[in-house]
Amino acid sequence: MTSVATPGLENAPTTHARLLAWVREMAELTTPDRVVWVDGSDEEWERLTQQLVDAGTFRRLDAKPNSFWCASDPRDVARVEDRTYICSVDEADAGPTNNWMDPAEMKSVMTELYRGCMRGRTMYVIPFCMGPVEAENPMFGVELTDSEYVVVSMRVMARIGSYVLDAMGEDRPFVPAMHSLGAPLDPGQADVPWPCSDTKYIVQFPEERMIWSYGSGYGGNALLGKKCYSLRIASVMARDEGWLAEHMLILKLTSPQQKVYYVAAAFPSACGKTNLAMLEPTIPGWKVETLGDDIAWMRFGEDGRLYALNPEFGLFGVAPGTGWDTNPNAMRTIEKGNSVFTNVALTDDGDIWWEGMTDDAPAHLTDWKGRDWTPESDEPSSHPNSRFCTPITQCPILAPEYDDPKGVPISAILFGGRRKTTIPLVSEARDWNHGVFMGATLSSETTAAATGAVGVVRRDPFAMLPFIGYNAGDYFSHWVDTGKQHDSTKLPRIFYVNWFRRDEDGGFLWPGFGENSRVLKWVVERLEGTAAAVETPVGHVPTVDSLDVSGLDMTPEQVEQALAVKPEEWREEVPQITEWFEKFGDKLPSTMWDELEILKSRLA
Ligand SMILES: O=C(O)CSc1cccnc1C(=O)O
Ligand SMILES: [Mn+2]
Repeated sequence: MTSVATPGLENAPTTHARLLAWVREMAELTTPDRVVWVDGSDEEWERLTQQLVDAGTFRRLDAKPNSFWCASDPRDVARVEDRTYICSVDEADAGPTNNWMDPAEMKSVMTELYRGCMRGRTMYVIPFCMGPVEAENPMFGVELTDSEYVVVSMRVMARIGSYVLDAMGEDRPFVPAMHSLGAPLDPGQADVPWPCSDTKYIVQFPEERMIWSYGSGYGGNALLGKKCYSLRIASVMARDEGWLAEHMLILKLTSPQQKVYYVAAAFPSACGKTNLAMLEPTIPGWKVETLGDDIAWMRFGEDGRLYALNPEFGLFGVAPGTGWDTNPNAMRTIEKGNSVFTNVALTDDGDIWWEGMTDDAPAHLTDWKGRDWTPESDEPSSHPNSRFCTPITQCPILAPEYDDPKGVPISAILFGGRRKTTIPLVSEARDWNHGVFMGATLSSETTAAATGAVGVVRRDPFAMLPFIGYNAGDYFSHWVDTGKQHDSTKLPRIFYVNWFRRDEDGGFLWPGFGENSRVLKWVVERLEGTAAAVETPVGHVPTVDSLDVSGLDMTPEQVEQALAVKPEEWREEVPQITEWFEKFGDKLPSTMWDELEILKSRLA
């Protein structure tokens, strides 16, 4: 028990009994010097960002208004998948793709880590809502954290503060999300710019809808509304309540005939979701608008269609590779300022830069480690997982309906991976179950968005491997059951895309970026029944003539190569899929084995 009342615990700006009890319990455990109730105001942002500047964590940018350069500790630069746990009551409910520990044991371990861990720091109470507060059932959360970086980043990424706390009233349910950097300060001890701990735990307790995080201040480990809540906890809620919480972008596509379609797409981390969500079509008359670049919550409406909304309020995109030629709308978004840039390079005139932003690098930079950098330097100026954190409302092509609590009706779902071979540029699923098979077998070459080797092909089902809050076999069943329980004529059609196929010289077969609008056009024409396709063992694939490559410097042979379905390559894929499915034992829905048999028979 604290000997004296901790400042901020008394006279709290809420009468929500469960919230007050939880805050008191965690404050008594972690013993912060004070408790501050985050109100989300501009004044608070000014105060905390200045505090971060004074601490040497932030550098105020001269070239972007109200924006900051930030460098993390090199030991804390990405999601830590090997330290991420799903602590379900039964280990089987975590499944073979999640780390598990008995929840009581995990709580015992983490309680000792939390004990006194906020000494010398401030506990911030962040009321937040994933999705509009005006929703019929607002998805509230409260994050407790001792990181000012988390507070200012959550203000960008989610709806936070007093108006959320007011909407929570006295008893609205909320997801408790506990976070600490794990770096207590003794009296007089100097702080460091990026406090964190070598001991990290990112833990979800699914039955309790609760999150405990310790030791990391970075991204998805610490901004608990994002991956921990909106995917790992929400996917469990969705299983139980009959909806879908997915790692998907949401875009609005308008044809030259002014027909509007909404498309959701699941690509693994750092495989181009943000770029597709903000696409600038290269084909005349087509228009893309953005609703979200990372997470989609999808519920069935009265009309039997699947409605998606983006629970986030900001963009936390991969910086390297985002540039004026690859994603001009992202650049226009961040140019407006109000952003935090983490682990990117600093220019001599107080701006930021990263690899791929412009064709030519500046002659001199300060790299993400604070060292002098020139184009001759051996290492990149920015960390491969460096991030921009920027308000989605600044996106120049934000769809007006981005925050409609009802969501938008999804006509097509795209699954996509990063594969040099085998997977054609685009293929359409024969039906829902075949589409689920595409999602369940999605594979991709790993990227820097998580620790570990880069470039290794791994199965990343529905691009959700690190984010499924329960047994992945049950998750596949949830998708199959969703198809059974709804009118197939109202379900989204499912497609599989691969922008990254290479030719025998290692060159990309497809130009990608804005040219991906041509694939979206084919998808729409398939929805409208006007685009030709050839039936292949892996679904409907465009005929060479049905893909609009007008104006592209591609020969018909190159288009054929990009679309090719090579049975010999797929015969190599079958044992890998078999091995992948065997991981799930009797949890795998038999439908998946049926679809594999169909593939094998069609390859015969
Ligand atoms: O959270 C991080 O540390 C980077 S990972 C990330 C961030 C934003 C959106 N998606 C991801 C991801 O890994 O999918
Ligand atoms: Mn993501």
